[in-house]
Amino acid sequence: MQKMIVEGGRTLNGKVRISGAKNSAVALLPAAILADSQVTIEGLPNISDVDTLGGLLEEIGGDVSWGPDQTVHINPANMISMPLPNGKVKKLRASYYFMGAMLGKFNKAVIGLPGGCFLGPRPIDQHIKGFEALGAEVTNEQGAIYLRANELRGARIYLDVVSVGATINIMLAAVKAKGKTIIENAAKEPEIIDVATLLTNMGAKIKGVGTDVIRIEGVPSLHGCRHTIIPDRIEAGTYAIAAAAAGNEVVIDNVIPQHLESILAKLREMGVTIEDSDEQLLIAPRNPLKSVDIKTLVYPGFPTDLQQPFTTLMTKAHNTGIITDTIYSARLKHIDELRRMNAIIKVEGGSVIVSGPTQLEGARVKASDLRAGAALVIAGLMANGITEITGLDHIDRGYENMTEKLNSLGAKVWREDMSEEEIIQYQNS
Ligand SMILES: CC(=O)N[C@H]1[C@@H](OP(=O)(O)OP(=O)(O)OC[C@H]2O[C@@H](n3ccc(=O)[nH]c3=O)[C@H](O)[C@@H]2O)O[C@H](CO)[C@@H](O)[C@@H]1O
Ligand SMILES: C=C(OP(=O)(O)O)C(=O)O
Repeated sequence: MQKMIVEGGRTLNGKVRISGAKNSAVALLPAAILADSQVTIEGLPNISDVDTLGGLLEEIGGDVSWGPDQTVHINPANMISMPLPNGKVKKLRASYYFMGAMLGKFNKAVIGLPGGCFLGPRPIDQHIKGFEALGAEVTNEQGAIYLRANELRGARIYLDVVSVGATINIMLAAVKAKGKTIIENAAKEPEIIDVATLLTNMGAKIKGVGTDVIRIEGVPSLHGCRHTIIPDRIEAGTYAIAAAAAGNEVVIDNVIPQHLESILAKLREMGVTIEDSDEQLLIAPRNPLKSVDIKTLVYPGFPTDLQQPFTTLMTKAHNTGIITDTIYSARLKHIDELRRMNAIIKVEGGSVIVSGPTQLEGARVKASDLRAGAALVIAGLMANGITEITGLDHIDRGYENMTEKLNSLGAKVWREDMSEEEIIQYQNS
C-alpha cells in the first residue's frame, strides 16, 4: 500500500494532457457486450476502474486485448451470461452497467450490488424501474440483483430522479428490445451522448440524447465498430482548479470547453483569467481570488464531482462562500481532512461554508473517496510543507498518472510504500 507525498508551495506552469473520460469509459466497456463482433475503443484512461471492467468482460468470456494509445479491442463472440454476484463488481460503481448490457444481450443477468465512492445513499431504484418497464423480473437476492426476461419490449419510462446511471442502463437494456422505448426526464451528461454515439455506431437507433427525452427504436442485432472516447471533463476541471489554486499559467490540453462551462464560469467569477480554444484552456489566476457560492446540479449545472476540489480552492478566496451539493448532500468526507490542514469550514444544514483566505498547512490526511482525494492533493499543492495522503486506491480509480501529470507542471509529488504501522493505522482510521 502506498501514500502520496506532496511538497507544497510550488507554482504550476506548463501543459497537461487530459485523458479519456472515466464516466464514459466505464459505460462504453460494458456496452461492447451488446455487439456481435469486435468493438474497438480508442483513448481509454489508464485507471483502475477500466482495468476492473476489462477483467469483468474477460470473466464473462470476452476476448479483451490492448493496443497502443490505450486502445482496447473487445470481441464479445464467446461471452455468456455468467453470474457476477461478488468479486470485482463490488470494487466500483459502474459494474451496474453489466445489468443493462447483459439483460439487453442475454435476457438475463446476475450482478452484485455495486461499490464506488461512498457519497451517502446511492439507490438504483430508477434503474430497476426501467428494467421492469421493459419486461424484466428483478429481484434482490442476498445482495445481488437477479434480472430475467422472456423478451424485452420497448416502454415509456419516466425517471423520477434525473440519473446518469439509470439513463445509460436503460439505454443499454432497450437498444435491442422489441419496439420503441422513450426515456423521459433523462440525464443529459456528455458521457451519455458518448455512450449513445458508440451504440449508434454499433447499429442502434437512438434519438434525443442530450435532451431530456430519449427515443430508442429497438434493433435485432448490433455489430462491432470503432469509437474514440471523449476527454474527461472532471479530470480537466480538477486540473483547472489546481491551476487556479497553485498555478501561474497552465494549459489544459485535450478538452471540450463547452463541457466545462459551469466550472469555468465560477472560476472566472472568482477572478481567474481563462482563455479557451477548440481543445485547450489556458488558466491564469490573478490574486486575490474572490469567494463565490456554488450549487451542484445535474448537467449542464455545476458537477457534484468537482464540488470537493472546488471547496479546497475556496479556502484561498477572500470572504465567505457557500457550497451546496444538491446531488449528494453527504459528499463531505473531505471537510475534516481540510480542517486538519487549517481550513476554516462550517457545515450548516445542507451547506458547506468556507471562510478565507487561509494558508493551508501540510498534514497527514486520508482520501476516503475519489474526489476527496483530488481535493486533498490540491490542498497539498497549496499548503506550507509536506502533506501525506493515504487512500490512493480511490484516486487511482479515476485519475491517470496524477503524480506524473502534476510533476510535469512543476509540482513535487511522489508515492512511497507505507510502513506496516502506517497500514494498520490507516485500516483502523
Ligand atoms: C460512474 C458514473 O458515471 N458516476 C457518476 C454518476 O453516478 P450515478 O450514475 O450513480 O449517479 P446518478 O446520476 O444516478 O445520481 C444522481 C442522484 O440520483 C439519485 N438516484 C440515482 C439513481 C436511482 O436509481 N435513484 C436515485 O435516487 C442519487 O442518489 C443521486 O442523488 O453520476 C453522478 C452524478 O453526476 C456522479 O457523481 C458520478 O461520478
Ligand atoms: C463518484 C464518482 O465515481 P463513481 O460513481 O464511480 O463512484 C466520481 O467519479 O466522482
